[in-house]
Amino acid sequence: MPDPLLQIRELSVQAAGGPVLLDRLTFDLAAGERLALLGGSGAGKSVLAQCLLGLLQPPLCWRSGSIRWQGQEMSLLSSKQWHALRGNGIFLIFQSPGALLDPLLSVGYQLEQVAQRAQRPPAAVEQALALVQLPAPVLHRHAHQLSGGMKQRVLCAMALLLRPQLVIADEPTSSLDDETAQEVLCALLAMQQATGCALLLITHDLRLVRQHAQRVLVLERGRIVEQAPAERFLTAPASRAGAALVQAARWLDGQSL
Ligand SMILES: Nc1ncnc2c1ncn2[C@@H]1O[C@H](COP(=O)(O)OP(=O)(O)OP(=O)(O)O)[C@@H](O)[C@H]1O
Repeated sequence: MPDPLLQIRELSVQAAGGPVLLDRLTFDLAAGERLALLGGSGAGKSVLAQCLLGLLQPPLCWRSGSIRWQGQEMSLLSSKQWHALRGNGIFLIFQSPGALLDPLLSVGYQLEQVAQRAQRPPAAVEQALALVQLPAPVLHRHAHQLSGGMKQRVLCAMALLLRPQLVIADEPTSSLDDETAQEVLCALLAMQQATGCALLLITHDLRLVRQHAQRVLVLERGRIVEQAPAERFLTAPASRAGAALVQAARWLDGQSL
């Protein structure tokens, strides 16, 4: 059996002198797997994402446990190795995609830079743009000339060029209307299918889980309270926190989940 892409064992994160925010988390993520990370507000989803990206800032600190990336212990990575891993191995798509785009450079220039770095042929930029359903004139625009949904899709195009092994999508559709959210989800799925990357989908939106996730992991106050195949979770959640999420989504969706 090959090593899982990510192997997390007894991972605990604490705010210095304060509470434990992630409490002995243990789970695996296989290459190409689509895992949804669920949990109410403050459950620890974003702290986990920061930890996986080596971006924990004081007062937060890694207290104990291990994270292995393709068998290699991440706590032993140098800052140069973390830097190389972010972007090349692990790519983050988050709620404010504008922050990853340089406001002074055109989208086309930024995508070309990424394509060059990843040694893709010149035509790859337009192919990536087409796959995420963005029209070619977007290449001449700057970040402030794009809607939130378009920026998310530009990030999906970037991931297509970089071909990371893992994409972490942190609430990618939370601030978008339904139609735009659907466009972003299609782009995300097209990118995932084209690259074969694993997807860690952090979300409150169970429609995303139904459409995109194979497995779910539910966090409550920093602890994993449920791990289940997505389909089983959506029909019969086993934990109290999971049941509350499904019930709230059913109520909002008029029972259509
Ligand atoms: N820099 C920090 N210092 C101290 N506590 C923090 C820090 N960042 C997050 N926390 C705490 O960690 C806990 C988990 O926060 P986190 O942002 O991971 O929650 P979340 O599950 O992503 O919630 P949401 O869905 O609302 O984004 C919260 O109690 C939060 O207050």
